[in-house]
Order: sequence, then C-alpha cells, then structure tokens
Amino acid sequence: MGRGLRAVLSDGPVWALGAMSGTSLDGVDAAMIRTDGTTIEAFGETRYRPYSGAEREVLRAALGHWSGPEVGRATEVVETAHAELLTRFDGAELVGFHGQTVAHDPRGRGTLQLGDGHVLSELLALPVVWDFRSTDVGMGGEGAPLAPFFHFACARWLGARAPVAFLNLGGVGNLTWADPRFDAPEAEGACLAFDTGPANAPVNDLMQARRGLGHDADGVLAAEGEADAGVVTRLLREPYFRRMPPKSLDRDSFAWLPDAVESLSDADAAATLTACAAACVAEAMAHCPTPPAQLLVAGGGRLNPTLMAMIAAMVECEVAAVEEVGLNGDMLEAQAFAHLAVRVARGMPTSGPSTTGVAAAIGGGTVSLPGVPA
Ligand SMILES: Nc1ncnc2c1ncn2[C@@H]1O[C@H](COP(=O)(O)OP(=O)(O)OP(=O)(O)O)[C@@H](O)[C@H]1O
Ligand SMILES: CC(=O)N[C@H]1[C@@H]2OC[C@@H](O2)[C@@H](O)[C@@H]1O[C@H](C)C(=O)O
Repeated sequence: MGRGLRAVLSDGPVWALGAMSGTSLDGVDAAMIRTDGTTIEAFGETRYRPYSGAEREVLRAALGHWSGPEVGRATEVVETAHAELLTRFDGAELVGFHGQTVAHDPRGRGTLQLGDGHVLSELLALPVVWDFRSTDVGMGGEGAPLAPFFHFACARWLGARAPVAFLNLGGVGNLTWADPRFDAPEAEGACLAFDTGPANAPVNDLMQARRGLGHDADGVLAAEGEADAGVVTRLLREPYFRRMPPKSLDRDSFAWLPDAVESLSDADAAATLTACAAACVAEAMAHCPTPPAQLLVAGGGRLNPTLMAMIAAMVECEVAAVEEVGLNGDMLEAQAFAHLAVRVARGMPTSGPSTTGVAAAIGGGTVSLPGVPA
C-alpha cells in the first residue's frame, strides 16, 4: 500500500506534517508529529518560513475580503510559501494544511482560509487534508478554535491527572480547558474552548503604523508606557465578553480599538493594547469549569515578558510557557493541524459542542489525494 494511503486507511500511528499560517501574518510554521489521531507518539522535525515584508503586505491587503484580486494575490503568496516550506520535509505520510484565514464570520458569510490543498497534494504527492473549518461553520459551529482536540491529546501526553488550560497567544488569543481523565476530547465535559480576545494583532498593527516594525519586541515599548484603563474597560464591555463559550473572533473583530489609542503616545498605546490582551485572558479564565492547576502558554505572545507579567498579575493560577512541560510553543498550532489531519482522514471528530458550539461532534476538512482530480 502506498505510504499516503496507509495514513488514510490504517488505524496505527503515522507521521503527519502540519502547516499553519496564523493571523499574526509573520510566516508559516510546519511540524511533523507521529500520531494515530488519539495518542501523540512522538514530535518530529519543525521548520519556519517567514513572509517577506512585501508578502505580508499582500496578505494584509486581503484581510476582510471574501473574493477579488486581493484574495487571488494573497492565495498565490500562501501557496508559494507552503510549497517552498513543505517540500523540505522527508518522511511525511499525510499533510494537514490550514492555510491563511483572511475572513471569519461564522454567523454570517462563513470562514475563509486561503490556499488550495489539491494543488499541494499534487506537488507533494501526498494526501492533504485542508479546509478544516467550513463544515463546522456550515453545521452551525464557530469554526474555531480547532486546536482544542489536540490540546486534549497534549494534556494526556504530558501525563496530567487534573484539568489543564492551554492559552495560545497569536494574533488572536484562544483558550482550551481540558480534563485528561476523560477518554476522548469529544466526551461531554472533557474540553471547553473559545477565543479569548485580541492578543498580538493590535500591538503588531500599532508597531507597523507608528514605527514600521512587525511587533513590540520583548514588550519593551509597552513596558515603558502606562495603560489607559478606560480603553481596557470599554473593550471588556463589548457583548462578546458576556457571551458564554464556545465563541470565536475574526482578527479585526474590534475595529474601533486602533482609533481608541490614536491620541496616546507610542508607549502608552502599546501598554494599553497589551493590557487589553491580558485583561481578555483574565476574563476568559472565569469560564473554566474548574480552576486549572496551570495556564500553559503557547504562541508568540509567550515571548513577550510584559504581556506575560500582566497576565500573571491578573489570573489566580500559575502561568508558564509550554516549554516548561516539554512542548514547543512556536509549533503547537502546526502540530495541531498534523494531528487533526489524521483525525479527519480517519473519520474522527475535530470539533464538538464545547469547542466550537457545533450541534454534535464532527470531523471537518477535505481530503485531497494525489492523482485524484479535485
Ligand atoms: N520576542 C517577542 N516579543 C514580543 N512579541 C513577540 C515576540 N515573539 C513573537 N511575538 C509576537 O507573537 C506573534 C507571532 O505569534 P504566533 O506565531 O503565535 O501567531 P500566529 O500563529 O500568527 O497567530 P494565531 O495563533 O492567531 O493564528 C508576533 O507577530 C509577535 O506579535
Ligand atoms: C478563524 C481562525 O483562523 N481562527 C484562528 C485565530 O488564531 C487564534 C484563534 O483565532 C483561533 O480561533 C484560530 O486558530 C487556532 C489555531 C485554532 O483554530 O485553534
């Protein structure tokens, strides 16, 4: 049996390659993991391919668009970057390709991740699982977050005996509370997940606009400023924070936020937007069914000491980067889509009522096989 087909048809562990282009628009992460879709057996090679400044501008121009020339140009950037990166890996049997979200409106127009998995499948001569979010949205779910069923597998992998919380601080933040004492992530009560609020994206946009920089490196600028409590309070008064989870956000869901810091100095604006991200996390913790022993943080925001200190000051439990328990905080999302690809290929669910709000646990995603026309 061909390697690719074994990954789809057998039920044993396989090497899966996952790729994620996140809402921060910084680049593509890719990672191998050996899994049967339930149990993580090993973590493998990882690689990163940053977007150039010009590529990032093409992606940024497509944000909020559902079709048109901006989307066409951004799709080309996404496909080229993934082709460059994924052809450098050896030994993968299956690929999970998330693509680039440019628009997400689950209760309205749907969700859009750029990049055609069929093209990638032909190029890599491997089965590619892609378009992970559409089915969930089509069935009434939020379409996000999808990493939670992988976080549940991580909680089991690290041998946790009590509920743990995973926080991803990307462009947007998302939280998973997972109880590893359950057998499966879709079991009622095993997971609760949702987007916490804006995380790095507003700070990145501020740095781009005011300083021509991609982000506030090490939170240095935010540390020099003073947060405007009025802006933080206004954000937390948004109806989103009253909604019970599951719930998800678009990258730029709170479009008024940049204007609210317009009159502040660079440092005060950075401090305010960083405090907003931290306050959203603190607000989110109140939704955990039971207090987790630890808040394990992944995503680029964990490398921002100012943001991490603000979060630690606002929440009750211990806050630690996922590296402290042996995971890779830069690659957790790429690994998630490798794990989820195996689940999709094998007909296992990737989301459920407590992670996306979908009516019943379902497996989203399209499987493209090389040599089989789209
Ligand atoms: N040393 C650092 N200091 C401050 N911020 C940092 C640092 N390193 C990374 N970041 C932030 O993390 C971001 C990248 O995070 P990450 O790669 O987790 O996001 P993403 O995967 O694109 O987003 P999402 O999870 O929302 O899809 C950068 O754009 C930057 O804002
Ligand atoms: C629609 C979309 O792409 N959402 C992303 C985004 O980035 C973080 C947060 O918002 C999360 O909901 C999701 O990504 C992660 C990987 C997820 O689905 O779990």
